[in-house]
Amino acid sequence: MLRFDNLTLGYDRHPAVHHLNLDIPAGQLLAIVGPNGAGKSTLLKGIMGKLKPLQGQLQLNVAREQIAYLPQQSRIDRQFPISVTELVGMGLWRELGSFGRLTKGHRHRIEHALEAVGMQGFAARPIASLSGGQLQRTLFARLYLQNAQLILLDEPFNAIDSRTCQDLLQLLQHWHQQGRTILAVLHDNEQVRHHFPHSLLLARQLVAYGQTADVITPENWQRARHQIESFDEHAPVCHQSEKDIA
Ligand SMILES: Nc1ncnc2c1ncn2[C@@H]1O[C@H](COP(=O)(O)OP(=O)(O)OP(=O)(O)O)[C@@H](O)[C@H]1O
Repeated sequence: MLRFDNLTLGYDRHPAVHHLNLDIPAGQLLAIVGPNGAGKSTLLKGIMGKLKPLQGQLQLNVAREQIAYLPQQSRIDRQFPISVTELVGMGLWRELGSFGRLTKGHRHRIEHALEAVGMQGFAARPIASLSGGQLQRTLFARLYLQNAQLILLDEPFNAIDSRTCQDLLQLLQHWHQQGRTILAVLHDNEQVRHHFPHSLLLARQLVAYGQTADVITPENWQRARHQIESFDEHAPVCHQSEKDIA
């Protein structure tokens, strides 16, 4: 589904993550973990195509329209004057285009998606009036309608209560069983151990990838912290591959 070939991503010619070599097969439910500033969000932005590689290659075995992305909630403008229906309806953009009008059939599907995330009855509410958990459920309803094969989630369970978290985790399980590929940036190791079969531990470079039990270990976390501390924030892109370093 995804291949990173000596991939370096960054900002203003300074790498944020570098020398990633990895194949991620289709159908994985994969947690991306690592210390603050490890490059986790940067990697999702690279996969989304929002950032072009500074070096190396990122190969996607899925059409761009088949990728759904949920940014960190702090990146979403809650004051934007739209209703829950309009926000969830954005999940239908592939069918509607930019200026398409919602038909009765579309509204029915939006209602159904809202029901699936426990938000029935909220369709007419402005998004500014939602709690953090309600907004996150609404954003999951939008993902539901997007019906994407590759789903990228950046800290989807931050600052939401355990009930909401359990409900949304169940939805992820359901999507996983349908064969979709899901990559989620997470900070809660216990949650990762319980719900995510595979993990990728990142600290500007790859620390470990594989079965969660093998990846989330005290030794690997120690390596990750050490790698972050020794990373030079201002270094330019180095034209060296991981093979050269080894
Ligand atoms: N838009 C940007 N412009 C310049 N530098 C950026 C930008 N976004 C992120 N960075 C830098 O890239 C590095 C990796 O940041 P990133 O947000 O990818 O880390 P993260 O692992 O997601 O962190 P956290 O767990 O704190 O959310 C950091 O040093 C950060 O300051």
